[in-house]
Amino acid sequence: MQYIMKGGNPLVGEVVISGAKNAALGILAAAIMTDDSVIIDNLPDVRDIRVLLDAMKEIGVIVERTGPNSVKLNGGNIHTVRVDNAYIKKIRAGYYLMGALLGKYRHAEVALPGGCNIGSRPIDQHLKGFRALGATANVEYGRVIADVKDLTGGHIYLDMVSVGATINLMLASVLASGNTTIENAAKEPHVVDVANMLNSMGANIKGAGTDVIRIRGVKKLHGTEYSIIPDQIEAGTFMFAAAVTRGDVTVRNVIPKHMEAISSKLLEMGCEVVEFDDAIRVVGKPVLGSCNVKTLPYPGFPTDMQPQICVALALAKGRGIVTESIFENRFKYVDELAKMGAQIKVESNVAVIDGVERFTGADLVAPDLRAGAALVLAGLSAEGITTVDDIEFILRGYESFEKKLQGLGAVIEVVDDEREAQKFRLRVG
Ligand SMILES: CC(=O)N[C@H]1[C@@H](OP(=O)(O)OP(=O)(O)OC[C@H]2O[C@@H](n3ccc(=O)[nH]c3=O)[C@H](O)[C@@H]2O)O[C@H](CO)[C@@H](O)[C@@H]1O
Ligand SMILES: C=C(OP(=O)(O)O)C(=O)O
Repeated sequence: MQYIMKGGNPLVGEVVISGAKNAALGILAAAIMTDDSVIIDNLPDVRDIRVLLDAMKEIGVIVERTGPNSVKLNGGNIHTVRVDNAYIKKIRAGYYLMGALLGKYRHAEVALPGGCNIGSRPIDQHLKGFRALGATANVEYGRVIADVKDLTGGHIYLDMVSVGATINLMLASVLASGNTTIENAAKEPHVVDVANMLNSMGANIKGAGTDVIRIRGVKKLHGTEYSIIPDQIEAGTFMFAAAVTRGDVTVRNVIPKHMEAISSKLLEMGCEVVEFDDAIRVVGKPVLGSCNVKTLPYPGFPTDMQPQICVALALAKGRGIVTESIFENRFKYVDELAKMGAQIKVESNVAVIDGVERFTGADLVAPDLRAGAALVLAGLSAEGITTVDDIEFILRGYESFEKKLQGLGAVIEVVDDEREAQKFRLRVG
């Protein structure tokens, strides 16, 4: 499947942002830690979520769709703690089932995680944390096997700030006996959202959103109804779509505080950014200014927005330097952008970007989720027709992406083959 688009239209209008994928993945895992029913609202309808729900169904979780963006889960009939299917290996967040099942059943066997191919992505900090709670945690036959008789609170100092390890260790420790401290914890909004959701189930977690999280173990969790926060990265992607198409887009259902690092870079590049209670309006300018960026854990500039800002810098006046400090292999899309006329040199984890006046349409391939979305932004700002192939990556994390873009005036469609692509070309000229 590919997107085909005709660039050049400024995107104008309003777009409603979905629930946060990376919060939802942790929250779904949390939901099966009680035998009561749990209702999750504002759940994004994206592939990663469907894969996780399918894997949970396979182990006995009852999953009832109560609306397009809500689900009722019951983990009272889980019949196995082994999670290992071809799909779960493709996503990152299967690892949250390790923490959730270890906490609830004191044993978990979960396939090693996949996710975007953006670096080596070890999970040593997750395993180190499980061990600090008294568990054994080993990798055998491509699975993590974690086991414990007495899960007891412990003191965990993460060697590096890890979103996944922080959430996984919160999951594992809420049902441990005694107190757990996670130091050098990640502070991302989705960490806070998972903690809030667990607390609404009866957990006792304090300090989420700071770098020290304290958990007092409880005996049992109970049912809840919980609404997931808006997706910071989806919102940021649409804000940059406004900038690169010189458009005027209001993103609705956002938490402006979560967007500060992104908003401030757009301001630095000369865009107008207006904040409302739960919306942000971005007005692009005919000429974007350059800036330098370094990706950092929250509240720094998110690595998941790095490809999108690079597209904007590639169309800005002057030179911008982008340093990727989280993942070592997140510039794979640069060769694709070069096909559109971008001038970017990458050395190690630094991209030096000399802005050009315009892109021209080309046939591109998405190398991963956020890079794929960034290539779509590039196509929408380019002269002529662009195709972006392998959009399965993009569908992992963006709900109704082309429909939301169409709602802002973008000329973009999903096509399955060359015949359909040809029809599009004839129609739009
Ligand atoms: C499903 C999900 O939420 N994915 C997000 C999550 O990924 P993920 O949870 O995989 O990313 P981490 O925050 O754990 O990774 C941060 C850094 O720590 C390293 N590390 C991490 C764990 C570990 O045990 N050992 C280790 O060395 C990683 O290689 C990376 O260099 O956070 C990333 C950083 O914000 C985002 O880009 C991903 O979108
Ligand atoms: C990298 C991402 O996802 P994952 O960690 O699931 O690969 C992402 O959401 O941008």
